[in-house]
Amino acid sequence: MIATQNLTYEVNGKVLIEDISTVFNVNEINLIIGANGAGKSTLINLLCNQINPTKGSVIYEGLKTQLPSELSKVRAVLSQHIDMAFPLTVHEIVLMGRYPHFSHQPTEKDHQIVKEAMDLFQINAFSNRNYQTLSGGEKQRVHFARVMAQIWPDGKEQTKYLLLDEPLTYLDVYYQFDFMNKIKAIMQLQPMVVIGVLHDLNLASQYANQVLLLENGKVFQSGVPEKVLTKETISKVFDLEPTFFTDSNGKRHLSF
Ligand SMILES: Nc1ncnc2c1ncn2[C@@H]1O[C@H](COP(=O)(O)OP(=O)(O)OP(=O)(O)O)[C@@H](O)[C@H]1O
Repeated sequence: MIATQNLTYEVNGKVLIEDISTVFNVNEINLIIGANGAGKSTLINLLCNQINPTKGSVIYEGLKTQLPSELSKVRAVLSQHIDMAFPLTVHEIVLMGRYPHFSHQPTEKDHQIVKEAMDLFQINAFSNRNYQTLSGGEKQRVHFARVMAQIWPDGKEQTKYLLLDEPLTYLDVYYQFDFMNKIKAIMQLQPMVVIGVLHDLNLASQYANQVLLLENGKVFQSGVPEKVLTKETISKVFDLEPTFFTDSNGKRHLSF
């Protein structure tokens, strides 16, 4: 699991994250929601050590070492904006996910994992295309394949960590569900902590084991979707009045 203790981050006298103590469990999908500017990306950056807390700590439980070289074999981070300045092929970008695992040349196993990750996210047809020529959604699927190649299930007990900042932004509705379903399927093969930032409250309601609702850098509410995504919390944080209905499969939906 990943735990935070009194996590606080200030910049130029402004508190962006304030006193967050929480736990992100293994084999659970943890989704962070909140209005624009609430601090979601800042929290992800703290969780993956891209920035250091002003106070408090982030603890990866069950890791023998937090050396960056070791951490990168078990933890993958998908940031919100990824620019590629060079005309790399799709295959070259997915292979980047394997860089922490080999020293000079990729092994047969690395090539095999890259192929499987590309198959999984249906990007084999683009393998030799210049990444810069892909559409937004296609690029995003390339990055899914890259991060999953990095932490590909290996049958070992070591927990893997997947941190995603707004992974669904460029995807059409088919690929949004496809991605969430694939994450769930991969979690059956490997102990994994998944933490993601999402804006779609229906997807959060459907897929999250835990929702962390942020407001002004603080946890406004956390827990299972039914506890967090209520009329009261949503109208307070998003200033919108949702209505709820349950479909014939028992899934709870929100509309505005
Ligand atoms: N270096 C900085 N200096 C000052 N303010 C900053 C800095 N970095 C972030 N902020 C502010 O902190 C707040 C939180 O930013 P963050 O990117 O974490 O929000 P977010 O919840 O991810 O928002 P969004 O939904 O719009 O992506 C924002 O108001 C942002 O402008």
